[in-house]
Amino acid sequence: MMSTAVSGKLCSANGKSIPDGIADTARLIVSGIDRPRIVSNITGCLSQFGANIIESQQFSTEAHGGLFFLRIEFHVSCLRMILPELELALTYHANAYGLSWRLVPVADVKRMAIMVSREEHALNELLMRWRSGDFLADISMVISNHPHHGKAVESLGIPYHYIPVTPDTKSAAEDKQLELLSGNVDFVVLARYMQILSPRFVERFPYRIINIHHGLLPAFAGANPYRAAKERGVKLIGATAHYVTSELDAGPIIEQDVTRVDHRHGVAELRRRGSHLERSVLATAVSWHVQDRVIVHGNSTITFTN
Ligand SMILES: Nc1nc2c(c(=O)[nH]1)N[C@@H](CN(C=O)c1ccc(C(=O)N[C@@H](CCC(=O)O)C(=O)O)cc1)CN2
Repeated sequence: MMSTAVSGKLCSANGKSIPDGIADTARLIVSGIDRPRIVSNITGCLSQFGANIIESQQFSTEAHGGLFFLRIEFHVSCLRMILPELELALTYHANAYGLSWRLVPVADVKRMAIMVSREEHALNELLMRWRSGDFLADISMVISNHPHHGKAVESLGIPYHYIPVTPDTKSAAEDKQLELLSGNVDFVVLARYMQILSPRFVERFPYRIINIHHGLLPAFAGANPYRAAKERGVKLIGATAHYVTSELDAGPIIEQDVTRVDHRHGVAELRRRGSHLERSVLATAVSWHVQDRVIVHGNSTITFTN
């Protein structure tokens, strides 16, 4: 979503001011079969436009002939003016190497929707990080199957949509959710949203729905991982942020973290300790997604972290 200038300052749709210098910064994400001189060709192309490379990370799956992934963040004066020519030049170089690529102006601020159920800790973390400017993204809306987050969310100027969900009304509820989301957001974050999304819903946002699972996947998938962990007598609990697919809790993992527990801790204490992990793991995953640092590769991810 392109930013707009308000009294000379670049702002996002939510009215968040865009830091100076961002207007001429872009990210280039490239993938394909690894071949010699790919990097020099791509960076040579950028240098012809006077680009200054701020950050560059690459990964090859093999020493030779495997798959290649590259993320370059760069600054170039008058980016918007030279963009069409730059895209033409990149198309030429990419085609010569059979590469896939996408160019993302950083000022094209991504629009996120947050979906939440009863638990508020993950939602609050995202709202706090957004307010503090940690996320250069817009929160276009919050959708919940519970009414009680509305006042806090709307006090921040963010629309709140309460859409109850029961087993009998699930499909109709998803119709309403998709009507609100389609064309209005770039990605969706499930901040402890406790309803399984239908394949129809997931297909609308391929690898653009991020869920925080309150367990260390692949262990303890499903709705009650802390109870299952307690019954198993684990010594570590964790949280997992992953892209959502139609198969429950089986999508590409973006980030995980763990903490130690022992026999003294009941399910309530596991939940309390786990909630701190959920907040930080989800925020990290959202931040990396917003910065185009996550590339899905099969059923895993390549994360070019900062
Ligand atoms: N298609 C997907 N939808 C969702 C995923 C996913 O990976 N794929 N993750 C869940 C989040 N989650 C665990 O992290 C989870 C949430 C809810 C359930 C569940 O069994 N829900 C029941 C209803 C429970 C209730 O009403 O309280 C259900 O939907 O029938 C399991 C796992 C979010 N969605």
